[in-house]
Amino acid sequence: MLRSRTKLIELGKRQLCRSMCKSSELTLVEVDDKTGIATLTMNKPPVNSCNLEFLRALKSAMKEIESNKCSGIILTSSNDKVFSSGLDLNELRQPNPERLATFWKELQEMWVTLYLSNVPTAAAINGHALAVGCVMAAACEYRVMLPDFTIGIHATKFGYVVPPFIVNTYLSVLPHPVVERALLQGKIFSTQEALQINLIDEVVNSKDEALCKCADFIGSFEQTNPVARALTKRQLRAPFAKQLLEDPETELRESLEYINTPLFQESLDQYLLQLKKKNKK
Ligand SMILES: CCCC/C=C\CC(=O)SCCNC(=O)CCNC(=O)[C@H](O)C(C)(C)COP(=O)(O)OP(=O)(O)OC[C@H]1O[C@@H](n2cnc3c(N)ncnc32)[C@H](O)[C@@H]1OP(=O)(O)O
Repeated sequence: MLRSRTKLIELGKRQLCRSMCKSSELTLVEVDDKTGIATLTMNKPPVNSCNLEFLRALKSAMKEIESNKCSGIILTSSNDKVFSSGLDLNELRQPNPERLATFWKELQEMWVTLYLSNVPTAAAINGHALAVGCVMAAACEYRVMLPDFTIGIHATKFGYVVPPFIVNTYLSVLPHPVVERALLQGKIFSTQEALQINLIDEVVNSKDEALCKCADFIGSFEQTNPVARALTKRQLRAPFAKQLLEDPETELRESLEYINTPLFQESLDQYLLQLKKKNKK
């Protein structure tokens, strides 16, 4: 066991090379030649809401970055007001059963890819990060955020029962009583409030500063062995991902059943109406 682990570590050292990654329209990936850090920019106008295609693009961008042996991932947005508005609510409204199942599987896979990524992950939160937008940021190892934005998981406000893997993402970052209150209230935090509860690590004044802080964070692992780091991270995070890794079908079935209930569909209709009304004012 020890010998195979040592072998893996040596292999990891040798394989740490740098290369450019491809981008899709929905995601832009730039790799810094010197540091090997990949900046993954979410680019789905208008507000980076996650539909099936976007979840797929995010997952494959992350996998590609990992397979190119980059030294870390910085997740950010091309929109200077919105990091991500979470799941595309249109995917949940009166859904086509097949598409909904595919969509939900992509959500699960994107989450596992990010949460258990082998490389250091950091979120440069340069806009609002709501619901799954917040989940993506919280799944990273480090977060910095610009002032005057909001972040949180407000699913209970539009009738969604928060699934265990989402609860676990919060629990990786926040203490249990804080998670309980935040999720039950559907609390959305301001940047300052998020700093106070340690949902984010630092407040920064510009996107450039955010990217620099994230790069410094990733650079702080320069002296560690990437494979030892990755295996240790996996060990620490595995208990939170266990349920989803071992039995994704049950989570899928429960989510699909719930999304199709009249209770959730009615609640979602009302919420979408409010969202549209806000824009007509
Ligand atoms: C795993 C499940 C459990 C976890 C819980 C939930 C899963 C989710 O992620 S559900 C997603 C919940 N997200 C939201 O409720 C965000 C709602 N959006 C907003 O509050 C604002 O749009 C936001 C603050 C992000 C940005 O504000 P603005 O910059 O003012 O933009 P607009 O509000 O004008 O939005 C532009 C356009 O996009 C539509 N929109 C916004 N968010 C979504 C979304 N999540 N899904 C679908 N569509 C969205 C919005 O209605 C506008 O549309 P138009 O009026 O047609 O222009």
